[in-house]
Formats: sequence, structure tokens, C-alpha cells
Amino acid sequence: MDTKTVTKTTPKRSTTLMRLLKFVVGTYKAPFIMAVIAIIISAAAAVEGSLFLQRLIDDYIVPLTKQKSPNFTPLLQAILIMAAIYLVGVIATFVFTQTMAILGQRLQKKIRDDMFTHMQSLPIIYFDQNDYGDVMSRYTNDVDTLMQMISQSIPQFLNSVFMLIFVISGMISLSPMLTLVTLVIFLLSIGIVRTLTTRSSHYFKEQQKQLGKVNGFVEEMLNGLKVVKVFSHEPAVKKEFDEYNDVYQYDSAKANAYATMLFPIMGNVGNVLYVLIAIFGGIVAINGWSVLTLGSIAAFLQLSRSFSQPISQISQQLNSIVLALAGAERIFQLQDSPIEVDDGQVTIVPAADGTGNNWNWQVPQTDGSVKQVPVEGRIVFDHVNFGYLPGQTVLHDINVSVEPGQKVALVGQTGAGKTTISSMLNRFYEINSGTITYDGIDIRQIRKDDLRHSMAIVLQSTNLFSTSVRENIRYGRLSATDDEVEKAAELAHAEDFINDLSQGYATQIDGDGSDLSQGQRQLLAIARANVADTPVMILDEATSSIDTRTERMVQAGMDNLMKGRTTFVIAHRLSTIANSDLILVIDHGHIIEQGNHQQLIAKHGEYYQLYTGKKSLN
Ligand SMILES: Nc1ncnc2c1ncn2[C@@H]1O[C@H](COP(=O)(O)OP(=O)(O)OP(=O)(O)O)[C@@H](O)[C@H]1O
Repeated sequence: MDTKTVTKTTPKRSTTLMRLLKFVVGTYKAPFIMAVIAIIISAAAAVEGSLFLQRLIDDYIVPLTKQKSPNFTPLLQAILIMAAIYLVGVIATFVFTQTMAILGQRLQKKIRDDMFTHMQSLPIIYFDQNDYGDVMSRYTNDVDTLMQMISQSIPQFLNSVFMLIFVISGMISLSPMLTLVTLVIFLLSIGIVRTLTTRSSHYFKEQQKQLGKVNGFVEEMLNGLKVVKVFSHEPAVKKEFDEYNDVYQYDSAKANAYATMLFPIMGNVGNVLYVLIAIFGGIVAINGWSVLTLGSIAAFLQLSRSFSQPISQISQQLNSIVLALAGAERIFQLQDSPIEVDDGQVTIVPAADGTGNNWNWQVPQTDGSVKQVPVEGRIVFDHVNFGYLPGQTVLHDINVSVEPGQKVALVGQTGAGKTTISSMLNRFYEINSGTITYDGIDIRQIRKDDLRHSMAIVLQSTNLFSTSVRENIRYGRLSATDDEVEKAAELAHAEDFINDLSQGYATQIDGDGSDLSQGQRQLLAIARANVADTPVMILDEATSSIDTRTERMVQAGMDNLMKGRTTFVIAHRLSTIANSDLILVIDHGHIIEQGNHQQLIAKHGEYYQLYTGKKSLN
């Protein structure tokens, strides 16, 4: 894959918001529409309640004060109507908060599901370029803030917007002149809010980014804890952590400083507004410039309270929305990262002999027919060039021809390109030029899944999962029976140590098998590859020293694994490769010598120097 396509671009916040809304509405249209309707009803009920105050005072209370024997029944009825209006508001509020909370939960699950599915299709290069901690942070912090925004900030924001619209309409109906005064003060406060939200949004974004870095750093340090301790790097690590943490704290403090400034400002704008309206309303009424009754002044004052409240709500929610949008951007970035391209048409199927031991490639032909090619394990590299990054070539003109069942050893100094050559086979990365054929078929024509099905890998560092020993072995082929799992373990020479475990095959592995020895982990990995029973194997020999008995077992397990298969061994010890059919000596991404042991010794070249100890591998 072209690495350039992984380059990140930062979309605009408005684009992210639109995309998010589209996603929410598109996924749960009916509940979302229901919530919006409830939001509108709730806002309308609140405003209607305030407006009703005018009628209550002017039409019921004031006339009562002028009656000699007051009749309170109409007043009681009016109060009941007002209570009913508020009750409708309360029910509507309950409906929208509940709906949005449920919707938020569902969306959270869906987003995590989508992210996980997408993540599994991403090419390895994505993970070369992104910290694990940073990716994890998208699953946790970013999804959490996003969910909070959907379930709380957006409904409250919409509620406030509708409140504002209804309040302004109500105010105009009471007194256009007082409304004008209110609006002037409102515009002033908007200016202040905008300045503050722009500033805080910048720091909120930085804060999320920095949090990703802090998480990434902690993850890395947890993984490398032993190395840190062995080299007494604790002070240096702490210092570096402090630096990340300081920047995080700085961004967080700045973001919150601006955000919290909004609170008192908005609160006081409301008070100032209240006083100004009371004075101005009084002057207008006394001078008779406008028909202002006692009821309308009281209702207007009440509305002015409800006017500043949604503004401060809007500004507050805007902050949460901005913060969540920064997270949404990072989630979308992951979801937009191009997935592995797979144009392969060739698939692998069991051969018709019914034994289940043989497989065929199914190669579609141009005339629509399908050609069956036996899977044998013949691998040919033809003028292959490759680099992980543009402009940097790691493998130079690799030419190798491997017959089915041959054992190929790759030797060379560290960083020579041995692992890289093996990574080309299963298409973890795409070659820049040249071709690699597998039983005469260009591997780019083979579906990646099928290609990877046909080869197993035993890496130096074995990944074990938190499940039983049995299931860890079965990971090689999920359809394997218990018998097959145990046979594979026997062949791998892993049986003895498994039987010594407290519950044998049922023993649970925890924490990536950290309570097993390096050799035992390798034996499990060999058993796993055995159970996969593939025609091609890639074995990366362990570099770390394991005790001689286990090493002998690992070697014997590997020898069993290699029988009858094409095997690529990344060798770190020359003692284990003398019986290889083909030895590739690699130097700075070039194959500088190839042949069998006798041929290379007779050549008196690099291999001879290494073998006779005149040069060392490290
Ligand atoms: N994911 C990657 N991104 C960029 N460069 C890489 C990546 N992996 C390896 N390289 C570089 O490619 C070159 C070959 O690395 P490779 O891992 O193939 O060497 P190796 O011979 O297997 O070494 P070792 O014996 O230490 O495992 C090195 O210079 C290495 O720095």
C-alpha cells in the first residue's frame, strides 16, 4: 500500500459535526426525531408558562384586588392550567433526556463496533505509524466524550436554542422596545462568548491530543517495564512522563480557564439585564411610551431570566461539543484510514481427494472457467524491491527460487532485512516492484485471507491470549478438534510441559503468558503453527537464550514443523541452518550470497567468514 495514503488530514469542525449528525440521524432516525419534538415541546412549555404569568396577573389577580368579595375560582382554574403547561414541559423533558441517553448508549456501542471492525482491516503500516496508546485513547476517552455530547450536550444545546427562539418571540409579543434593549445586551455577550469558546476550543483539542500522548507513553512504559527497571531508567522515564504530563496539564488548565470564565460572565449578564429591564420598563410604563401592564412587565422579567439562561447553556454546551468534536475527529480519522487493498481473486479450497490434507488454488480464467492448481509451496521472488517509507529502499533486487518442501534460511546482521523479506510473503506490506509468485501465481492475485491461510508464522515474541492453553493452540485453526490440538502439541514437544501445568490443557493463560518461560511460549507457538498445518511456514528463531533442554525441544519441535513444508527460517544461530536446502546471506537489503552450506563454505565468502567465526552476526 502506498504509505502516502495514510497521511492524516484534519477536517473542519463543522464538517465533523455535519458528519456526526448525519451518522446519528441516519442510524436512529425515529428516536432522534422523537427527541427533537420533545425538546421543542419542553422549550415551548417553559416559555408558555412565563407568558401565562401576564394573563394571570392582568386578567385574574389585578381584577381580584378591585373586587369587594373576591371570587377565587377563576384564579384557581388559571393556576391549574399553568400547572398543566409546566407538567407537559416536565414530561417532554423526561422523554428527551431518556431517549437521548439510550440513543447515546447505542451509538457508543455502534461506534466502538465500527471502529474495531475497521481497525482489523487496517494495514500493518497504520500501526507502525500510530501509537497503540493513542489508538486505545480513541476507544476510551474520545468515545466517552462523544457519547456525553450526544446524550447530554446536543439535547441541551437544542433545548436552549428553541428556548431562545420562543423566548424572543414571547418578548416581542409583550414589548418590542424592551426586546430591542435585551437584544443589544445579548449581542455584546455573544461577542464575549465567541472569543472565549474559540480560545478554549483550541486548548481542548490540544488537551485531547496530549492525553493520547500521555496514554501512549504509559502504555509503552508498561510494556517495557522490565527493561526500564533493568537499566535503572526510572528517573529518566519519570522526567519524560512529567514533561508530557506538564503539557497536558497546561492545555487542560488553559482550556478550563477559558471555559469556566464563561460561567460568571453569563450569570452576571443575566443580572444586569434584569435590572436594566426593570428600570427601563418602569420608565416606559410611567411615561406611557408603550402599553405596558404590570402583568407584561412581570412576564417580561421572567422571560429575561429564561433569556440569559439558554445563552449561558449554549456557551457551556458549545464547549462540551467542541471537546467531543475533537474526539469525533480522531475517531473519524481512524475510520477514514484506508483499509488494506485486496484485489485478489484466487482462493484456496480443499482438494477433491477428500483427505483434507491437500489444497488447491482456484484460479479464475478469463473465459470464466476456474483452473485448479495444487498448493505445493513453490515460492519465487523476482527482482523484488521494497521500502517501508517512500523514497527509502530496504530490499534491493531480491531474486530467490524455492522449491516445495525446501528449508530456506535467512542469515545476516541485525537490520539486514530478514524479517522484511518474510513480511513480503504474507503481504503485510506491498512490494514496490518486481513479483513474488506462489505455485506460479502472483501473490497479488491471491485473496489476502487465503494467502495467509496457507502459511503459518512462529514469531520470536509469542502472543498468547487470555484463554486456556488448548484454545491458544487452537488459534492456529479454529476448526481443529481437541485430538488434533493435542497431537500438534505432541509434535511440537510441548506436551510434557503442558501436562506439568496445574490444569494441563485447560490451564488459563493470563497477562500474555508472562508466567510461562520464553521457551514454553515458543513451544506453544510451534504447536499453534502445527495445528494450522499449512504448506508454507515462516519461523523466526528466538534470539534470547533459553535453557539447553528447552532449546533442544524447541529445535526438535521446529524440525517436526518443517517436515514436508516450504519453510523460511530467520536464523540467529548458524548451528541450526547447516542442513538447509538454501541459505540466503543478506546484507543491507541485498542477497549477497545464496546456496547450500557446502557451496557457501566452498565459496569462502561472507557465510564462510560468519561460519568460521571470523565475523559475528551481531
Ligand atoms: N515497520 C517498519 N517501518 C520502517 N522501517 C522498518 C520497519 N521495520 C523494519 N524497518 C527497517 O527495515 C530494515 C530491515 O529490518 P528487518 O526487521 O527486516 O531486519 P532483520 O534482518 O530482520 O533484523 P533482526 O535480525 O534484528 O530482526 C531496518 O533498517 C529496519 O530499521
